[in-house]
Amino acid sequence: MLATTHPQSGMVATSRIHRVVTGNGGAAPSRGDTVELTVSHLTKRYGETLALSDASVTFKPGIHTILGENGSGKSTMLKILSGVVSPSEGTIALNGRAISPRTPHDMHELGLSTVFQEVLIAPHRTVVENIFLGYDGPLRRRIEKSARAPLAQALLAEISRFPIPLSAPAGELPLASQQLIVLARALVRLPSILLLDEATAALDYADRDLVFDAIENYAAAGNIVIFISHRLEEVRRLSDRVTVLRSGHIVETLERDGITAERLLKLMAPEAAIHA
Ligand SMILES: Nc1ncnc2c1ncn2[C@@H]1O[C@H](COP(=O)(O)OP(=O)(O)OP(=O)(O)O)[C@@H](O)[C@H]1O
Repeated sequence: MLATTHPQSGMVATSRIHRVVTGNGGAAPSRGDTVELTVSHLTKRYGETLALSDASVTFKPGIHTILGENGSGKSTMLKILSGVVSPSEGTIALNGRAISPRTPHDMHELGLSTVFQEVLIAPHRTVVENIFLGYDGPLRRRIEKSARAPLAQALLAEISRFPIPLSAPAGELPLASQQLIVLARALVRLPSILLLDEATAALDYADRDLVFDAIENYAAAGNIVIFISHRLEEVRRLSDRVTVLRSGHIVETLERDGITAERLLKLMAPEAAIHA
């Protein structure tokens, strides 16, 4: 869903997640009216392997999916944008200004949060501690300990059909709950760019539906969601744009109107599409 703007004020609408976080003592990010992330000629080599080659694409508010077969370079693109790996060549610009992320912390400060494919939980820490892991920083208003549990609860209620026990060690909970905790950790920062790498893989259909609803609402409020998924039905439901990668190269970027399963399959794997 593309961003909506309040007609009277010209301000970008706020999402339900923004209202939950700021209404429970969380810090509202300072940001402009719009956000744009552009990567130009991004290339990543691992020795002989060309994981990503000369990739150029602009991300605007809405849900932008990166689709491709295993090994096509999706995670590499996301890791570069998250500051986890450095590109071998190419540039990244945020709102027209060149940035050179060296660490995930750099990217957090610029308003990007990532949910990685691996569910990264501190197993012995509580659910609340996990949601606020790495939250406090020099530029971010600290949130009182007593305000954390109500905020965590309200946030989880937006994306989980069932209550998650806030004081339980996160490592003792089912994988689906852990995935929702990791998602809440990204959302509590109110990123203007949210990167999701197969971030709903451990959820069942009903849980996924609730998360998708929250993500659609978040993107419609003027934020960028960069979404990686293998599931074509999810991609067709959620995407405002789809960039298809094949063997590290961008094959094409489709706008919502042009997205069909047949077209996606043909772009991802032309040979398989012929056999199908
Ligand atoms: N750290 C690394 N060292 C060496 N090669 C790597 C490394 N990370 C990725 N690659 C290689 O780069 C290519 C792209 O990998 P990447 O993980 O980006 O693909 P992907 O599309 O995300 O795949 P998947 O859907 O399996 O996660 C693959 O050939 C992969 O083996």
